[in-house]
Amino acid sequence: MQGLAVSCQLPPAAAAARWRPRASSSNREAVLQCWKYELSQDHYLGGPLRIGQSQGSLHRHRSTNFLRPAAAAISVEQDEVNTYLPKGDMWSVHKFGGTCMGTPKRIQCVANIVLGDSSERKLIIVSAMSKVTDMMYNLVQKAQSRDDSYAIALAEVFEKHMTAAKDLLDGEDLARFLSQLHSDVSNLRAMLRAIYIAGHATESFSDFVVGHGELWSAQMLSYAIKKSGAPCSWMDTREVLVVTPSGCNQVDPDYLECEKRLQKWFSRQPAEIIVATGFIASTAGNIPTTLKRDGSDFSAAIVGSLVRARQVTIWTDVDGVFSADPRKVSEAVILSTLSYQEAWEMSYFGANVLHPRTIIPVMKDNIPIVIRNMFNLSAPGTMICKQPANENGDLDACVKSFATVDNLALVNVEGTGMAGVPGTASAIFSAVKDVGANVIMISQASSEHSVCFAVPEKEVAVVSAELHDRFREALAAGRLSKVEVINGCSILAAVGLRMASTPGVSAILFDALAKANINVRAIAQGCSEYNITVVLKQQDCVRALRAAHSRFFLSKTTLAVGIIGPGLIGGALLNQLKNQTAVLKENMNIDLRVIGITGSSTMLLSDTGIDLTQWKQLLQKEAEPADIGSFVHHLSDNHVFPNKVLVDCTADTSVASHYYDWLKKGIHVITPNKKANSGPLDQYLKLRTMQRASYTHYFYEATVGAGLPIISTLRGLLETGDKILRIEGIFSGTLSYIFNNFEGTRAFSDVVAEAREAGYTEPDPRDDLSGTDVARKVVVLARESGLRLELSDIPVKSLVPETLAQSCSSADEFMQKLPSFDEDWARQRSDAEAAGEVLRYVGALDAVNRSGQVELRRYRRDHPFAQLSGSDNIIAFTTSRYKEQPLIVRGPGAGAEVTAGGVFCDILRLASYLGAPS
Ligand SMILES: NC(=O)C1=CN([C@@H]2O[C@H](COP(=O)(O)OP(=O)(O)OC[C@H]3O[C@@H](n4cnc5c(N)ncnc54)[C@H](O)[C@@H]3O)[C@@H](O)[C@H]2O)C=CC1
Ligand SMILES: N[C@@H](CC=O)C(=O)O
Ligand code: NA
Repeated sequence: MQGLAVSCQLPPAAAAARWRPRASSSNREAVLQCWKYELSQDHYLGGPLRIGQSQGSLHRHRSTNFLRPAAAAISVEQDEVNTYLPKGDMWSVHKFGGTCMGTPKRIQCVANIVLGDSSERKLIIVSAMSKVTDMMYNLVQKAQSRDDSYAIALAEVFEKHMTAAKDLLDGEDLARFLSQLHSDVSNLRAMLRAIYIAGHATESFSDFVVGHGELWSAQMLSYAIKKSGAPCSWMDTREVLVVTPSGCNQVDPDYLECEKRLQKWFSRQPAEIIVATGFIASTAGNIPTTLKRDGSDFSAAIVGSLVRARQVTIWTDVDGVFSADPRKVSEAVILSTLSYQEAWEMSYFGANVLHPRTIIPVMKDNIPIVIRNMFNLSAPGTMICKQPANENGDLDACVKSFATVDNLALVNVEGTGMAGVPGTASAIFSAVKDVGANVIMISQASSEHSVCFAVPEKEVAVVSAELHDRFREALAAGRLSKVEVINGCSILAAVGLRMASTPGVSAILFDALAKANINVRAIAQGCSEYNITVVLKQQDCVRALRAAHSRFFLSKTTLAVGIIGPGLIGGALLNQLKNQTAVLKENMNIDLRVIGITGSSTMLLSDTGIDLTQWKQLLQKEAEPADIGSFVHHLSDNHVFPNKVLVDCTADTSVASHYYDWLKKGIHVITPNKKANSGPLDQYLKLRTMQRASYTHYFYEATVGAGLPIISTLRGLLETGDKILRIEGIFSGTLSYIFNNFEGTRAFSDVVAEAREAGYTEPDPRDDLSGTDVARKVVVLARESGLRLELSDIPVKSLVPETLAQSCSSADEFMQKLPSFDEDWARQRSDAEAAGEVLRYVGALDAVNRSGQVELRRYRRDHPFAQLSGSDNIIAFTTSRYKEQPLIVRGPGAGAEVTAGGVFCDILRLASYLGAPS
């Protein structure tokens, strides 16, 4: 190492230190005070631990446990420290928690991660192996409650570490470790025996015992690293980290002293990789202590600050910090960056981030902390740093995360006598302070007529009683009208540094809550603007969290889709969605989630999205009895997704009758089902009015010409001011197919069966052959063109006698009876052929005369309608602009794929109306 001029060769006497148990008048303490621990300098090389009485002084080697020479004994000046400490960008600090150190295999993985870091110098902070800290506390607990089984528990601790070491290490290193372990355990046995006799353990005794978990894990890891040939030392951080208690179960590091001690330590052990114990430290008087909750993270941050590390990496078992509690919000995402302040705010709200005090040491030097998953090295983790770049510059990106706090009560102190009276707030809050309640948020309107604040629910009774008592006179005189308690409240907080000075963020939040029908009871936002806090009913809290989170984190074009009728068209649509959703998400930021599929007997529901690769199997295996009411509720009650659409792929009139209610609920509707648009006119008009009033979308392109752009073409003409004169064409794929293929080689009924087989017919082919399907299409187009026509206004020439259609109880029976008309059809066809003509079934809308008709006609062979093939539709729009030559749309107008494609287009049209990029 360069620049390591200072070396502290302390004489043995100076290297020794004294341990003075805290003075206590209790007998138990006195028993403990009579114990003295003396360890030789080479204790960790397997030397003896002697326990016996001496003159009250305790000499400990640096690497044993809690004692270090007093600060005064290390005569290193501050400037020397600065010269010596290898600071700069060469250090990286890693911290591995108990889970990472859980098994020998994991410890080996940790070693590999450390070895894989190319930083020049590495300081590794480790926790005890998982569960060991609890086992150690349990030892103390058992001993002080005079439970003999502490000895067995100690043996288990020994066994755990011995087994792990044998798995991980070999040769001399294993022997050294085991010898040390033996020695420590017999040391502990004596200590626990003392505690047992005293029936009490001081905090420092307890901390001394517990700290062994880290001592052992640090040694094991350092040996594991050394095994690969890398130079590695281990550090007992009690020699280096000096802290002072700061109340509330917290400690403050003494940085100056820490630096001095670290300097001293480096002078003796200039290794490039140092494995150090997390969690444990010493007081200025060299009493062993711990860094309390999340202590190892704190150790890493303090050490990171001491060596001015380039980065502190906290390794754990999650991919990083989530945007919300993933147990409550399945859509929660891992945040790539967080500012120190954001991490701070979030940890207050219980997010599993770092404890705020962990951030303080690194924050002052702008050292980034990265939280990474040891079990998923491909995850980049979350970086907590000064001011992360605004990744996409969106308003939405201003909010980094959402958090909730439950079990709160609001206290509302109200009265006209409060306004303009100085000291009211002070009187209220001093009452709260006097009963020791913790105020979680405060809000006061500027009219000053009321002050409300939230406290933990369990503290509210005493707060309320105190306030009633303090303000008895004001209440009696009417200056205060009430001191009201509202139980069952939660806080929802939105956290984000960039919310500050960004207009519109709170508007988005409150809009999301309003749309989820959530009542906000109180609001608070400090002028730092990092945090907007709203108080709501606890029962609404998760719903509110999901609604708010989805609004900020999901793509605006995330669509929750409910599919009704997974038959021919519905099934084809589901398969198309399956194949295309990933592409849409990737290329267009359109996130389609089918969260429900219902047929007539069963339905399948999911909160986040059905796996479309196996929707059929799931619908068979995991479905529940179909119920359209609960199906729709499932969609409307889902507040994760900002937009919802029901896609009706049935031919059912009763399903169509619900569109009105769905639109009213804010659910968009898309359908190839003609029933709503060709049903009773008054209902259709009501539906359109509701659709416009509710700002929802209702698309039905596939009702005419299947996937062909018929409705959209008509709309385009109308919306741009063209005037429709006539729409005429072959609107039935089934009938087109039949007459295109009925050429004298096959019977008429066989061709009908082929059309049915090809999926061109309606679920009931009588609808096609009766001409009703075409009549419905004419009505759809008429209404779209602004004509108020009923289905009954369209004269329809049926292709089969009505009596036949009516006399059959099923479509199959109808198909069986159909051959009886084959002869009649053969004659009609050959008559037309003899005249050089073909048969075609056409629909026509005369917009000028406000009438429509549907009939079988004969066309000369050179007529465009005679040129069709397959299931082709042809639709000719004659308009003011297209008067001489009509605008013609032609192509396959029936069949599963083209129809489903038309419905899919409507879904994407909806996404684009909702803001998807074009
Ligand atoms: N086949 C085609 O080429 C075209 C069809 N269409 C329309 O597409 C719609 C569907 O036609 P297909 O898929 O051929 O019919 P289909 O009979 O194959 O499928 C309809 C599905 O809806 C289900 N269903 C019926 N009533 C229901 C209810 N009340 N609740 C839930 N599910 C119900 C059925 O069980 C069936 O699974 C029809 O409205 C049709 O007019 C539109 C254009 C072209
Ligand atoms: N059965 C209909 C399907 C489309 O609406 C047809 O044949 O056109
Ligand atoms: Na169409």
